[in-house]
Amino acid sequence: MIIYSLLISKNSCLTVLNHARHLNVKLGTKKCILIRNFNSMSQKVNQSKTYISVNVNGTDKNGQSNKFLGLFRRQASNKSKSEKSKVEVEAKTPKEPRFNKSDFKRLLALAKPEKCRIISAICFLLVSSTVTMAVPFSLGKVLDIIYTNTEDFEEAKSKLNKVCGILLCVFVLGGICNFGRVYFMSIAGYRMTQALRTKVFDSIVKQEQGWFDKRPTGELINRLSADTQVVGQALSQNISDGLRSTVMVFAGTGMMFYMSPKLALVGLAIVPPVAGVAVIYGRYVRGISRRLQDSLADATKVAEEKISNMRTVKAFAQEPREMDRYRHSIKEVLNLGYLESRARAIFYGMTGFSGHVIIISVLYYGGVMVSSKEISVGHLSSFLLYAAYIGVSVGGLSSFYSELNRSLGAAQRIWEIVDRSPAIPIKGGFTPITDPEGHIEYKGVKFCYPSRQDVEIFTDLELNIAPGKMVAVVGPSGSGKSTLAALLLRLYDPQDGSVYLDGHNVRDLDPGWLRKHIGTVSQEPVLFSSSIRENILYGAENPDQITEEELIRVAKEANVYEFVKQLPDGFDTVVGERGVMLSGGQKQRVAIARALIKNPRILLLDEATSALDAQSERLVQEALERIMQGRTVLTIAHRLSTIQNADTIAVLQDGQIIEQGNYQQLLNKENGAFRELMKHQTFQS
Ligand SMILES: Nc1ncnc2c1ncn2[C@@H]1O[C@H](COP(=O)(O)OP(=O)(O)OP(=O)(O)O)[C@@H](O)[C@H]1O
Repeated sequence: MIIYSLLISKNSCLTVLNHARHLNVKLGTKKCILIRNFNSMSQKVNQSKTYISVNVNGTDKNGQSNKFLGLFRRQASNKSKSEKSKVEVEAKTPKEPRFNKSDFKRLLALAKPEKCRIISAICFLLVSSTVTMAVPFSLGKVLDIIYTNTEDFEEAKSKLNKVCGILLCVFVLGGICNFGRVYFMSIAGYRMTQALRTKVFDSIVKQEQGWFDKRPTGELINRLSADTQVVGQALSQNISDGLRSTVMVFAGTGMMFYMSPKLALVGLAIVPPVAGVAVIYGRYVRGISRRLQDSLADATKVAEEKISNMRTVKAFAQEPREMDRYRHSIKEVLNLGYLESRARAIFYGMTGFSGHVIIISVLYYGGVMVSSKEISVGHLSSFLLYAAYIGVSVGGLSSFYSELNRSLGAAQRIWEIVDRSPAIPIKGGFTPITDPEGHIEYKGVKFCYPSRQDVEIFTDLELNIAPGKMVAVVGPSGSGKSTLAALLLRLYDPQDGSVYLDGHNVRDLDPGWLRKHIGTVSQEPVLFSSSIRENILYGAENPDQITEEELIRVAKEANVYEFVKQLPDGFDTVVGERGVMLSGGQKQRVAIARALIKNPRILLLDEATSALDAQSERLVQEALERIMQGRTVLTIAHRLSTIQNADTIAVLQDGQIIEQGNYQQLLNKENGAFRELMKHQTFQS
């Protein structure tokens, strides 16, 4: 993690922070504010100066920090030039996070809903530990019976029978309690992991599209599966074992002092140095654990991307290169694994050794005490067993401590996601009572993608689409045609200017309501790996209320029904991941049906550039033309017929709409941009 601090005047700070607003940073008004969004960012305001710290997590391989820093530096210095204030930039690497009480508390808070199960497990634990603790004491008693009744065999036997009988009953009770402890704790663990995963998944899904652009899928999957697993495991299995070890250490120590305070002091002299080493080790492991999880996320990212695009990998015969690439990316995980293993081995070796030192010391001094008749043989045997228990339990405690630290590292990565409030919410805002008419306006829109702040896609975009009309957007590749659709769907917010639907700024509208009324068919539609039925119903607000007749009607309109009818499983045919089992044209048509099922007022169509065969093309085109009737349509045109039929053609170039009109008007325009475009760009006929 790197922290960059800017020291600038208060006004410059406001400019910077205003810019930061576009980077999804929340602003506050207090004197000292911690801004939690956007990795993490904090500002401290005093009377004239303001410090802004930008914390960039991870290894910063992509130069992310430099990008932010450059941005802030530019913003701050632009402002400060006029104000003659100074901009100081300082970069420092903070120390690894210390054991943080609040992190630990938060971790424990996850266990709150499971408190009944955990309390039951603890009760079982206390009983089973008491039983275990009774063993050394009873053993001492048995030995003393044997040693003190050497002449009267019958009496010794009856006493032995009695003691062993009682012990057997107690051990049965201990076994039952151990079962209860493990069972309840394990169930609680699974439930906590599940709750945590749900929480992380909810937070991921709630984030705005810009956030996903910057985060590889593999990394998010890793946080969702591996990090949550580490935390869940630590909270259940490890806490259970840790508690057991703690109880054993305390009870064992108590028993040792009860039996012989002098011997107890001898045995426990080793504890303070071991505790000191444990603290140092804990910090080290926490740091490594975080780096290890980060590297694992990087490796998962590589694997996920390639596995999900295996067709391309194979088409280019890149399997060997991909194997090498993965091997390389996983190497860092192994290197960190070596470091962690070394630290773990040293620590475990040391705690194991300390356990044995306790036993040897007790054996030595105990032996002396037995010889001088200070204690009996049974007494010493019990004592030695207690010492051994403590030795084993200290080992258990060290494992608990190490796992707890590992989980704190993983938890920090999880909190980063859970704590982030999305820049664009998934619901909330104004919900008009009536369905929209479909009047769309882009006014003075200025936009760049959050992941590419240096490239302005729109500089000052104006576009007006009347209700029920069809506008075809044309322009060079990369001019921002698809971006227009993304802004209307409010997948991103413009930095300046606004998009309006029926006079309402889309920022004020409930995003759920807005998207409900917009149907989208993209260039390369993605289907989910479920049945055709589920894929079509995915577009419906209430899939359960869609009747079979309605589904068939929509399927017919989208030219899906013809091919679905011929499939053995009909609508229940599973299409494979991303619809891989369907042809390009069939996928397009299912996507059209999916858009149509919600009966949207507005349609966003991105025409496929990939050539379909003539028959497929005709079916797709037919379906599109049918569904456009009576709706406001914004189409990204790649076909000549679409352009010719559009009410308005808008030519997008250099971040603006530079020309508008119908086909004939634009063709008649001398030196017009559209005419120029028609000369250089091939539209499918
Ligand atoms: N999520 C994104 N993050 C960063 N940059 C993006 C993102 N999506 C698109 N861009 C960039 O924005 C620009 C406009 O992209 P867009 O897809 O809107 O262009 P387009 O006109 O639809 O192109 P085409 O006709 O080739 O589909 C391109 O330069 C592209 O590289």
